[in-house]
Amino acid sequence: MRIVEIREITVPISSPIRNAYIDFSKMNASLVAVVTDVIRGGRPVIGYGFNSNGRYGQGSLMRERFIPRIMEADPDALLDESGENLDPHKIWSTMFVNEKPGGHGERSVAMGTIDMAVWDAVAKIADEPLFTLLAKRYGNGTPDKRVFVYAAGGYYYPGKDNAMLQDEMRRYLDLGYTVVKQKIGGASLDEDLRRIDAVLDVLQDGQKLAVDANGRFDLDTAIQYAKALSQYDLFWYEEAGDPLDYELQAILRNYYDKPMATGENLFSMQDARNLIRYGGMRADRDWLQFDCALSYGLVEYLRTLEMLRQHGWSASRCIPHGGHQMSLNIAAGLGLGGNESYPDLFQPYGGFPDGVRVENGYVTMPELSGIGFEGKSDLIKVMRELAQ
Ligand SMILES: O=C([O-])CC(=O)C(=O)O
Ligand SMILES: [Mg+2]
Repeated sequence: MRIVEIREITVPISSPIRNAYIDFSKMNASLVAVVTDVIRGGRPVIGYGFNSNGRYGQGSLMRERFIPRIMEADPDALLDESGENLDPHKIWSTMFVNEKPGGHGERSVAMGTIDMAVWDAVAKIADEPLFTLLAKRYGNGTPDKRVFVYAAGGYYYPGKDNAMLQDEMRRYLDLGYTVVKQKIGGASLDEDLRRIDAVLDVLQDGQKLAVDANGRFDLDTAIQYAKALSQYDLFWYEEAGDPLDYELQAILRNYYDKPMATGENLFSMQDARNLIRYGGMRADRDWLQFDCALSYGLVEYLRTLEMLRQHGWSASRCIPHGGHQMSLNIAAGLGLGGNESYPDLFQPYGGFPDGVRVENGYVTMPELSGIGFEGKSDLIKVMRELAQ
């Protein structure tokens, strides 16, 4: 077997929202199709992938470097021992040829997107859901088909008042979520506290709020917020300071003894390791949000999970950023603590296969071949427009 072609296109995922750092009015993403010559059900097997929100599409890097490296390689050098399926690790190494270490800027997004499509193809060729394949290859053999998910939203939006924020959160709770997330740091502390109080007012027993500052705060502001947020019982206080400021994160623990979360803007195992080494994160309560779609894909994420294990961290402390089905499969297959979800945003790329409902904060994975994109009709439609 071989890869016949890799296609990519830049697609809009824009919306008029903003967090404390960026607005999403020009946000886009790369959609990728890895076309193989394997036939299943009368059709060629095609793996699909896309990058999650927050970084832009990476078509030029893919076209200039990563796709040619794969297509110029000996096809047999990209296969596993059976010779009947692709080996994502070999494809990863082929993409990374002549790339220096460090500086994991945008190429990690380009590679992560292609890697997602490769894993989708691998599981489809194996004719099983990716989460069962992962549990067998890298996990304890048995996936946990129930995955915790939380609803991320609560953005700043022109004209949005607290009543609208409450309506948004009520909608998420009505959908079956038990944890909702809102943005902070894009307004004054006083106003943010009023926004938090407004959301806490609509939560019932057993439901929780997480807040996300998107890396906006300097140390003093992060501490000010930490002190003010300590009065609440939040699910987490996310990305207080710059994602690469490990010392800020480490100092912050002295002012906030409740759960914190960060990691969505760390794009390599080495950066994740620096957070674990120097960021003062606490394995008994904090959460790690590394997102494989932005950070060299699952091949690299497996290295990150191994690094965490060596440092005494359980995979169950990971709840990835991004709201995509790739991380949902990893969560089910490898025992992560759950996955993000954006009920209102970034469609059709985010979300779950049609018919999957959130019940008491959990979804149950359907038995779909590959990552499961074929089960989400609006998503597979745009994917098939790229290649079918
Ligand atoms: O607003 C964003 O950039 C997305 C984000 O931080 C999150 O989902 O945690
Ligand atoms: Mg975030």
